[in-house]
Amino acid sequence: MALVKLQTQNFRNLAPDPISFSPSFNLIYGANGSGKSSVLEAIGYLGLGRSFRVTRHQAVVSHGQSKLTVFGGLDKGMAGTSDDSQEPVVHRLGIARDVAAKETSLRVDGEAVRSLSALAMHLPVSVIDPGVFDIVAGGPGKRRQFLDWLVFHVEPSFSLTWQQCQRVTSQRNQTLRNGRLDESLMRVWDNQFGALAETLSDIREQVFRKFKTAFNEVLKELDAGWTEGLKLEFYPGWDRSQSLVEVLAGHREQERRMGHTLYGPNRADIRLKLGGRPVAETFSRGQQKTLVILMKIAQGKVLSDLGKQVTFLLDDINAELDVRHRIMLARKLQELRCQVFITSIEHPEPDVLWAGVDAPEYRMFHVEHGKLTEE
Ligand SMILES: Nc1ncnc2c1ncn2[C@@H]1O[C@H](COP(=O)(O)OP(=O)(O)OP(=O)(O)O)[C@@H](O)[C@H]1O
Repeated sequence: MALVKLQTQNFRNLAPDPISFSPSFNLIYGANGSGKSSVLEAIGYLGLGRSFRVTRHQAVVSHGQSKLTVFGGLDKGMAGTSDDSQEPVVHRLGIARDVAAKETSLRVDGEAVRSLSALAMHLPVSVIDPGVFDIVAGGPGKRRQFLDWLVFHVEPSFSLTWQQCQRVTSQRNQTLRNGRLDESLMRVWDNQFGALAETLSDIREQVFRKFKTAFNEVLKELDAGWTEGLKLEFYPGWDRSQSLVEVLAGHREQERRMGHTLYGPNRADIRLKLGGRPVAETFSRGQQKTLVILMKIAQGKVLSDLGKQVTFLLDDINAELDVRHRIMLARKLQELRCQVFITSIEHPEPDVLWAGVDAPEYRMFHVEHGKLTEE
């Protein structure tokens, strides 16, 4: 599905006018501080339930206001196959956040829903912004988030198991921190945690295999020497030749000393290695960035193969990627029929992105003081 309508109220500096987007490419440009990132942030808000730029909702609501709303209309996609002006909206998503009352209300097709996943499953939003490169350069948490986003969109039931697992982990941590360890209570938590962890890791592992296949295909097409010998491995968070319950029982004293759970899905990672060493130590900054882009493309490919359309938000990537890589990215996303939003300060150059090939259907917008005008 693709986001073809957006309307916000009290969202940063954005004007409240409704905007129609292409289910294919949308090129958004404007001066510094005009509101380009805010447009993408509002789209991200619908698909992720939060800002991809800041953690505090308060920062997103317009100055002097206490409540924001974002509405989105989705058409059934796939990008490039439809003329969106003819395409009816098939789903309506809404999110309202009252920052004073700390309340969020969610709506799908006019009906109130409780869980963010009800919104997210309709709009798989993938962000490529300057912070995304931490997927390779940063800690395991970023890679876990990267994998879990895909796992959720392949297998939406994952979010319930994930939440239950989080809850048991935090209860287990509390027990670990209690002065004298209650061994019988720990065993109860271990059994619950162990069962959830095995289920969670099975799903992660299955989806990781799909991802790895897609990634290797993307890599093969790129045919770049520097990726020779690159290895991607899923680490579930413990050595699965043993059950998690056994591993936990064998590390009781160590966990008690640290005061938190050291083994399990909360420690999962995608390990990226070349010649046995983490790529963050061997690849250049540019190569690490390309690797992240390829991983994002592979994510899009997994979902596209399942008939799902990803909405990619490319925020301010001109500063990070040279023109060759921007062209590669745009063309791959076009091939995968993703919906794409690209922001830039300069006037976009579709002739450069699609030189010598058929350009996708696109719309171009200029942003000034939070207002989008189509060109
Ligand atoms: N909560 C808010 N309420 C109102 N305006 C805000 C709020 N937060 C930020 N702004 C303003 O909104 C404007 C748009 O910011 P945004 O980051 O979207 O700009 P941009 O076009 O992406 O800029 P740049 O090219 O510099 O990254 C800025 O002028 C900013 O100061």
